Amino acid sequence: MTSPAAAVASVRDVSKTFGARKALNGVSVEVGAGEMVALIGPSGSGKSTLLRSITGLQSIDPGKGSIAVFGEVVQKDGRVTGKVRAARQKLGMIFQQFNLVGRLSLFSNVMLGCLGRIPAWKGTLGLWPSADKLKAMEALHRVGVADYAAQRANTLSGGQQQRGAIARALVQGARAILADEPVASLDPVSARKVMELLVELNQRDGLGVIVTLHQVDYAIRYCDRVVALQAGKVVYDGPSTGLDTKRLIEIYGPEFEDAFWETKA
Ligand SMILES: Nc1ncnc2c1ncn2[C@@H]1O[C@H](COP(=O)(O)OP(=O)(O)OP(=O)(O)O)[C@@H](O)[C@H]1O
Repeated sequence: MTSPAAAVASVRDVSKTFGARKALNGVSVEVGAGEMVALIGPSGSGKSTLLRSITGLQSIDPGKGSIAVFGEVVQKDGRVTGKVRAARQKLGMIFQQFNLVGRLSLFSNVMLGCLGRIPAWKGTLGLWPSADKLKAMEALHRVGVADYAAQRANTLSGGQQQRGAIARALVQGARAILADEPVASLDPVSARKVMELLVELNQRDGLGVIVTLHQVDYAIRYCDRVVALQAGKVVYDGPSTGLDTKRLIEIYGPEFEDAFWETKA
């Protein structure tokens, strides 16, 4: 049994090397249950690698590093442990490219969130329990896209697809959402709606949220805490209010100001 108050993720001294490149270099971060944390940093700084390591989609380097999810060790000594499957059930993953099955309806995509709970053959035949179907429609209402339930996913806008992906995480029963660039492919209005939805799930439902963002202004506006990576190391971990221009230039380099104002345009 895991304690309900256990941290979403406890990352301890984790490194990850690809060839000669250290994507993560001694990273330690703890994200508490119910926290909403933005992961920022320049391109290639290790943000996606950190998220993928937390979900066990990628093994970390052997050594003293370890990762626990809701109190269960999912990575240790360079190996993904047997606890990872149960841990993944508690983590809803959201990706930049939405990861919905394009030829299926939005409703069917959301139902896929139940697959961990019923036998795969039942899912393949669409034999979903009525309670789960109800849950899926509730989730679609909750994220504001119930009117599109019957529409094929690949005919929906990016914002509608991303909200569908969040509904799928809700149906899965996720206790935290790990979102990798969830708004990078969206227009500004859809991006704001998705960020507001993540904030609502965090504040109203108490879901933990770890979100990687290229847009620093979104990180500051929507997240109380920011963790910044640079070349695989944590260079800032604190309140988003502490991110002044000087510190952001330290994180992103001198070209930061131009890039920042571009995203606000
Ligand atoms: N599977 C892989 N094989 C080889 N190198 C990899 C692999 N995955 C990541 N890397 C390298 O690890 C480093 C960190 O990559 P990562 O994708 O984590 O960065 P990021 O901060 O998420 O970047 P971006 O903001 O551009 O998405 C980069 O130098 C990248 O090229």
